[in-house]
Amino acid sequence: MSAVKGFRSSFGKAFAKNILQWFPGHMGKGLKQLQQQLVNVDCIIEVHDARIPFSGRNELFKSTLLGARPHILVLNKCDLIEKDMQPRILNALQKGAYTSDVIFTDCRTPQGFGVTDVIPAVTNKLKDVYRYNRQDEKAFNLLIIGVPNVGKSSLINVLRNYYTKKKKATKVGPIAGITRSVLTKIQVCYKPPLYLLDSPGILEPQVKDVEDGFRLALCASMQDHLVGITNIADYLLYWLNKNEYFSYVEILGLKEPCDNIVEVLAFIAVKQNFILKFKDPATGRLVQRPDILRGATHFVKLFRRGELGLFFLDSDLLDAQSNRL
Ligand SMILES: Nc1nc2c(ncn2[C@@H]2O[C@H](COP(=O)(O)OP(=O)(O)OP(=O)(O)O)[C@@H](O)[C@H]2O)c(=O)[nH]1
Repeated sequence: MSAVKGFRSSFGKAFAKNILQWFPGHMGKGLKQLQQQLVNVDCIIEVHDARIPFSGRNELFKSTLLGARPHILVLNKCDLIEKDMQPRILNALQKGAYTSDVIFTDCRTPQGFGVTDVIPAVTNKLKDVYRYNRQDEKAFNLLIIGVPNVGKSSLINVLRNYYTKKKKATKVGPIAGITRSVLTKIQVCYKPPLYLLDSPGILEPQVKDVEDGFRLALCASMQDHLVGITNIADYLLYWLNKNEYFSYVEILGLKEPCDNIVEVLAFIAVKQNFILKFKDPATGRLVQRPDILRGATHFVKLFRRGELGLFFLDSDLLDAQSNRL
């Protein structure tokens, strides 16, 4: 299928004011706490969503936390992108001289794909930086940072379970902002003694680019109601059409690609039997309408579960990396 003439070629200017500012109080407090913890931290593990490794990365981390300590970047949820994207992303990150210590993980599988590479990468860093050797009994603290909902707590749980056979230590949830404070230390390894510090997901006070904001929202790093689920669904539709990913047409049962979100959501609502029934106050008669909001939630959920396909949202940023990081 080829690009459809007349479809939108840009998105979101009207939303700029709403989406560019979301910095709840606990995030400001969290960042301060993280800075205070820094003296006790030996290595920082930054976790980000593999679907958006460039957009939505918190630049404040760079100026306030990173650089002061050895740093590893974990790109989690790699089950939601095509595997052959991994070397291309790695290459772009290395070109941008951001970091060469990048590990792709999937914390949803029982053993956690890539997760067993995290601690060896950390211990290598510790060896380089602190001249640590295995005979030492010194304990190390690893701080986990990232924007909300990227899988920080999931990574901690999988690591802890793998190395210590202990069950879940920290809360996991599909909604951004589950972790509210820097938690007490969680031991993930006995030899060497390694402790993880979980932290609340922290966004920049202002997302500079409106599409960065929508990509974060689409990946559930902002709470849906703050951006509006129909707006998020609209961005998804725009992005799929712009990149000529028309798998949604068959999956939803549409006749052809469509760039009108209300039409698509009404179609989904009718097909899924998401119908609002209410009495018309003027006539007293029962009226039925497709439930657009439920349609939007359904559409976005399909994307988030990878059921529309595996999509790398930052494909347009791969080549431009060195300028952004
Ligand atoms: N597909 C997929 N989902 C994941 C993966 N890791 C975590 N998740 C899901 O992502 C959601 C967020 O996970 P959390 O571990 O709570 O993320 P967090 O970064 O600690 O979230 P905050 O506390 O909000 O900052 C949950 O629904 C997890 O089940 C992964 O590797 N792949």
